[in-house]
Amino acid sequence: MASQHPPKRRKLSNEAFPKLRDAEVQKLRELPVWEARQAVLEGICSNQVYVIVGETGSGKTTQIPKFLHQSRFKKDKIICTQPRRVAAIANATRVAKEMGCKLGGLVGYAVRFDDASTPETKIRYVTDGLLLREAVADPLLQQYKVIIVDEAHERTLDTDALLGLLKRMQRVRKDDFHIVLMSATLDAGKYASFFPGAKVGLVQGRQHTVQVMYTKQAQESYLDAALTTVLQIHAREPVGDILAFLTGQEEIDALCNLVRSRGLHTKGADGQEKLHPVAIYAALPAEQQAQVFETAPLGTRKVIFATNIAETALTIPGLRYVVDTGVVKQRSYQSRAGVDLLAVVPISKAQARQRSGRAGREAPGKTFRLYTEAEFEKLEATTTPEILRVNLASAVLQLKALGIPDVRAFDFVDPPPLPALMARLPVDPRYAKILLAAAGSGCAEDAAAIVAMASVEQVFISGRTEQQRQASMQARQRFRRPQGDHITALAVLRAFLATGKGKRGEWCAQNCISGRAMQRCHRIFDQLCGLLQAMKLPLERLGDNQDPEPLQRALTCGLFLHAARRQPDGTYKVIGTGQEVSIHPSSVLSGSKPDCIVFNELVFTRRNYARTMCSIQIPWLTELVPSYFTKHIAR
Ligand SMILES: Nc1ncnc2c1ncn2[C@@H]1O[C@H](COP(=O)(O)OP(=O)(O)OP(=O)(O)O)[C@@H](O)[C@H]1O
Repeated sequence: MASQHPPKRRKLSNEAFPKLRDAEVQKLRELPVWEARQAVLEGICSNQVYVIVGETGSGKTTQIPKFLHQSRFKKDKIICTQPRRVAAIANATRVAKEMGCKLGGLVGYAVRFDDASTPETKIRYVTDGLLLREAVADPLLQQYKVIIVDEAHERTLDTDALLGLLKRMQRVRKDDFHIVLMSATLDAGKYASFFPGAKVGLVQGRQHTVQVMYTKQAQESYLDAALTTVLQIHAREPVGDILAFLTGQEEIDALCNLVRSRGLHTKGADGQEKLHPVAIYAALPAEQQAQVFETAPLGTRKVIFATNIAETALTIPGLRYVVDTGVVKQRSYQSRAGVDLLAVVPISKAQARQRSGRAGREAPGKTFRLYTEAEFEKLEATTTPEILRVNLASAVLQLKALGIPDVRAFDFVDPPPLPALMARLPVDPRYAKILLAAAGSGCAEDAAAIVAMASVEQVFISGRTEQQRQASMQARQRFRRPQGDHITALAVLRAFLATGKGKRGEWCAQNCISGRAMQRCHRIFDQLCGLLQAMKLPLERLGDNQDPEPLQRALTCGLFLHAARRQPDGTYKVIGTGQEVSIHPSSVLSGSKPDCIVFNELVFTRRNYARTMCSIQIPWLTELVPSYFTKHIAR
């Protein structure tokens, strides 16, 4: 079973929020969910599983837990999941304010490494990942009378695992308890048929309109179009902040810097002088993410550049305009090529609606979709659940790491193809090959560390200010190993594990490393070591100062389809296919450009980038995989 890492209990302030003014209370009562209050309460109380579909901004997240607390469930604990930590924190803060109590008193939240709840907390907002881990330790979640899975449409691995556990709980728990699923964009029927006896309730209406605009023609560059649209909004539209959806950290930092450094001072409508850019993406620390909620400096208009992290569940006060590029960066597995691709893909209609839903929450708003209406009509209705999209082997590994021992017997809303779950080593075949080759040369434990590190995203946090970026670069430099990213990743995990348990949080902060990513990696590492031992393979590691060549060779055995040679112009060609690739700028090898590399994955952005790589020697290819390379190298 996965080891538990209870979140650090935060020092709570004794200050309660001041009670809302009458006018604010009146505003809350105008939310559509207030009119449906009685029906919602009856629906939840008279059904064990109740699915609520209601427009974005209708008041589901902030009001329904409160209604429950103020009616039959005063003495009971109500838990409400959010897809991301920023949403759990923001919604708990808002509800505590509405109820005039202190955060961590009656209303609290808990996300990994940050617990602002106490035994008195009756309404607790958490990430679905955190509740999942609680469910692993206490499969019946006995302490909660009402369990609300909010934004159930998101369908991450965590949500799907949680839904499966809740269904199991529904069969076993005999007391009076209730499961509620909520979303604005949910295929309600699907969930109602997944949970026996579930009923569906609708919350009609929305408080403020959101005018949706499309472009007349398809746009060549969504980045250029996003910047132009932001500037046009600033120049033409009345007061109100802007939220623009991009696909990743690089784009977001680039546009923030552009707006900041070029001093885009075009005098805006209503006399606002400057745009005040703010970034939000998953790799930013929580305090920096929270800056999106801060009021912009006087006389400026805030423009938030965000990934899909800001797509659901958030109310950002002051926001009136949404710029939707229509794209998202998504991981998907290309089974024919055997590679995981991180690619920019079109969003679904449900995502487009969620994005629009970030405007029109306190007043009417506008959404500028940077695609045509015909393009919108062609989008998929909903996003494919992560479990059907990603490399199944690594998904199984992650589920096992979350403490679900028999993934084959598990009940999923959308079951993944079963035959693919049969392998003894539930990792991508390439990684299985690396592990087996490493076991044969005394370094299986190191290979397990490398595979675990490859299963998590964004270990290094780059930060927003120049100073933070410098600190992050220096930290990377400290761990850098000349053989490449895998061996560097191994050095990071070794250093993390060598740090005492109580000091790991501090160590991560000092080294600009995501504690969350490292904890996840640690659990996967433990799982892999357990599996290797169960297969009676020797769990050995190289000495700290030993040449990592055995590992480089093991990596060659597993990643040989992704072996690439340097060309005279400094780009690389994949030996087997002739495909041209460049070294991703994030790689530790981007400066040194060795003769030959093997790499984990391809990332398609503006070029084909190889990511996560290791330098190797060309003769190893024919030595280790003769059947494949004798032909290709001779060619
Ligand atoms: N932090 C906040 N500041 C100001 N108003 C807020 C805040 N949070 C919520 N509100 C108000 O409460 C409304 C309801 O928000 P809530 O998150 O409960 O809606 P929802 O139905 O869950 O939306 P979604 O489906 O988009 O998550 C918002 O539209 C806004 O008017």
